[in-house]
Amino acid sequence: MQEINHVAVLDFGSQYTQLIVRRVRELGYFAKLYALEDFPNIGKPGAIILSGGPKSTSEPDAPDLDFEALNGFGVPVLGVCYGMQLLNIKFGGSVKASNRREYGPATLVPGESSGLYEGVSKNSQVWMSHSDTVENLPACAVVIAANQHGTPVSLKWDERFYGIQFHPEVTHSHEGNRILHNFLLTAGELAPFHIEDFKRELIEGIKQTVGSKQVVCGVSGGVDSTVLAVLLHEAGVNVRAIYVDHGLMRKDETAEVQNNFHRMGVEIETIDASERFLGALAGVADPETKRKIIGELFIDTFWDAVGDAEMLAQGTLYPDVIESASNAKSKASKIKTHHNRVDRILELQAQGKVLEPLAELFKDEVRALGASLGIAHDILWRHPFPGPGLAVRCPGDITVEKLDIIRECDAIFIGKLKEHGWYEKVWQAYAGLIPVKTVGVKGDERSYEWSTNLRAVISDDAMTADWVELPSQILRETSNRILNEVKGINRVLYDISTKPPASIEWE
Ligand SMILES: Nc1ncnc2c1ncn2[C@@H]1O[C@H](COP(=O)(O)OP(=O)(O)OP(=O)(O)O)[C@@H](O)[C@H]1O
Repeated sequence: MQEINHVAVLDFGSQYTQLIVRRVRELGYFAKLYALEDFPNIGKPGAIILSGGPKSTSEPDAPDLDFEALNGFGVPVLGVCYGMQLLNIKFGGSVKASNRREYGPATLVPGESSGLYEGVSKNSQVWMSHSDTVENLPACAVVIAANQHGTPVSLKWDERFYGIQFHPEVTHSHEGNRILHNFLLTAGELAPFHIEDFKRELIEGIKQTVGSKQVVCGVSGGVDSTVLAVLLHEAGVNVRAIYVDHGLMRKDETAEVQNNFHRMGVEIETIDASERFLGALAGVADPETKRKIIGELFIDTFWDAVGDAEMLAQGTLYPDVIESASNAKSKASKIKTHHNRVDRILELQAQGKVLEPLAELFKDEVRALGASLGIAHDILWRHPFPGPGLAVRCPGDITVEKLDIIRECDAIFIGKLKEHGWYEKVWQAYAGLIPVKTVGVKGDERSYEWSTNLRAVISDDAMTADWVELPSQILRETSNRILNEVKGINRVLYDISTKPPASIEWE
């Protein structure tokens, strides 16, 4: 889509490469990430950015690219970190290898106040993460910025080729966006990125691919699958949206999911498989075994309901595609979750029957698309909820009694967060069960009951997380209500563990 005059980002393996794409899109231009193996098949870009990477240019297997082909595009090129070092070599300079890594903040001192550094302040913070540095500069190179020690951190080799040693894409580079924007302004007209245009093109594409075929998709009530189902509906597709109730949903969740879709004009098929799931889980305490049972039953239940699908739609997002493409450049690896990783999907994929319309979007863009499809704010900003549902919040064996307790505690906690305006300030929050009985007093009687753990974390990507310092008022009101209203609980604990070492969920 839109592979003309877009911004092509070439991936040299940096952990920040995806962020470059995001930043460019935030600046309003269409950017796309390419694996080096695909070069020079990158459409007709209007500008090219070479990302950073973990290797040293001096290593024998250091990633390289065909400079003539790069030059042949005739468009501005920005080399970031490794990209800058590689360009310096291509222009006849050299790079000094070092085994000491410079990691962290540095001060940017722009040498010229025009071009890349137009409007950038004199001493702004930039973020470094590299070991090699440029050594000899070719005669054509001009140093356009240095760090606080006078070491060159930005070069210009001619009117089209720029390099920066720091990472403008991370927020720790305070004026990184401006620098990227200035670079993009040196290009001719670039393809814009507007979610409305994107939506129109997506709908057009879906119509053409699907025609009159029936498309099946699984909906969980989460952001991705909801946007997917509503998008298909908006494209006029004959869509079957299947929702599996495994009995491990939160309080009133199934009814809410059904109502939400109903309001949006999409009828979903609910498969009530709770007895099947809870039966299979009865007496099982080992976390891995529980997950396995749920995963396998989900596949069976879902595919039994699907029958002979003409087409299957999945809510795969851009980060999933990039992640799997860099792990292994195979189509099969694009598949999102363990419960989707089944032979049926591989077969359908080989036959071109798998549709992944969101595969070029980041999460925040999916939300913007969802908003432009008229999906309610609450749904788009719902906290992530794990596939195995409450099972991972109920250590040990699962019973209906325990699940009901979790549901009540969770509903009270989430309600309090919403009431105090904290729900959207946290990434994920929930109440779980600690199935250990302790002594207490309720009324005039001794109680011997379980505890509930409240958890609220912030995170960017779920890989790491920090617990949230919630106002004590919220914790107090939550605790009071739980202790007064939930039978079976006489103790409320707040989980103050970071990830790592703890995980967000308890199992
Ligand atoms: N209970 C369910 N019923 C039907 N389909 C489901 C269910 N749970 C998950 N799925 C399907 O599996 C996909 C991946 O599930 P996962 O739990 O990883 O959620 P996700 O990637 O966060 O997506 P979403 O935001 O849609 O929940 C979902 O997008 C959906 O298509």
